[in-house]
Amino acid sequence: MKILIVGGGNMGLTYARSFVRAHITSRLDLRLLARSPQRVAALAAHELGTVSGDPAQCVPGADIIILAVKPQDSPALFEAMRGLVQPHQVVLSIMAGVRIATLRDALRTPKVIRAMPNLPAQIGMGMTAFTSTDEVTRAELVQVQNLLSTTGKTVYVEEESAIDAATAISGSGPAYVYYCMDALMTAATQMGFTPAEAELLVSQTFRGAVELYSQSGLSCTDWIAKVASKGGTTEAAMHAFGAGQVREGLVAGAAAARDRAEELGK
Ligand SMILES: NC(=O)C1=CN([C@@H]2O[C@H](COP(=O)(O)OP(=O)(O)OC[C@H]3O[C@@H](n4cnc5c(N)ncnc54)[C@H](O)[C@@H]3O)[C@@H](O)[C@H]2O)C=CC1
Ligand SMILES: O=C(O)[C@@H]1CCC=N1
Repeated sequence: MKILIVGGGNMGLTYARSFVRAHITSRLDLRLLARSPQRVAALAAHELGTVSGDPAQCVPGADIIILAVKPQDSPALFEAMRGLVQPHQVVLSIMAGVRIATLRDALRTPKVIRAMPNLPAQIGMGMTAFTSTDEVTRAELVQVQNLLSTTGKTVYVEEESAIDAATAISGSGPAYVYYCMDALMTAATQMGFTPAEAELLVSQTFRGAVELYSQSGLSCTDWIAKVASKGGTTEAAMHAFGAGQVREGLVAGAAAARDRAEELGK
């Protein structure tokens, strides 16, 4: 299977490394398309596959073309790829907000898969939601799912709107976790811990809490009840969170991310 990755940034490089590491493709069958001669040279140094700066050189011949550039760069990319994509090729886009209809029209091709991964894909702990057009065959869908699965878990969704929602939850989600961790590290240093101690206390608490949750059948509410003693410290924190509308703030933040994903698609 010949794979072309367009855009060798955070996500493009993550895929290249992951596919090679999982032996799902060889370096000989992997190509990367970069925008400038400097990026071509920088990407070539990773020795993950053949790097090119010319779409005409690397788009034909690919079985799967992965689009991993910023949504704002997509119009220029579509222009550069105009007329090069053939109907038998599968296009997999991970660009936030960019709609399947836009991809189909701009690239004039029917086989389109839209996916939303997240950054823990870098360590095989990613979460990817994906959907596809009817023209993608079952065998092609399985091939792509196998590729995505090298970076973590995957879920197929029927409705394209679920991709914008997944963008707001799991795509941007790691940033929300880091935001909460950072706030607690600030609290810890304000209470007298060194930054290194604060980092240890907070990161191990997040790791332990998530692992405990994952290994149980209990809900978050159940676990909060197990941590919180009546009239104790956790309850005091929960009251302060309530007064500060922390929960509502997080829900509103996710909604803003979903709205922005929809807006990017317009
Ligand atoms: N970073 C994240 O956590 C996630 C990002 N995404 C999506 O993945 C896409 C890529 O994001 P990142 O990797 O973080 O961005 P990035 O900025 O790290 O990488 C994008 C790369 O694309 C290259 N590029 C731009 N135009 C190009 C062109 N015409 N031809 C070839 N290369 C071109 C840029 O030079 C850059 O190296 C975005 O559309 C984003 O919405 C999706 C899920 C998570
Ligand atoms: O912030 C963004 O737009 C991208 C999509 C999900 C994570 N990063």
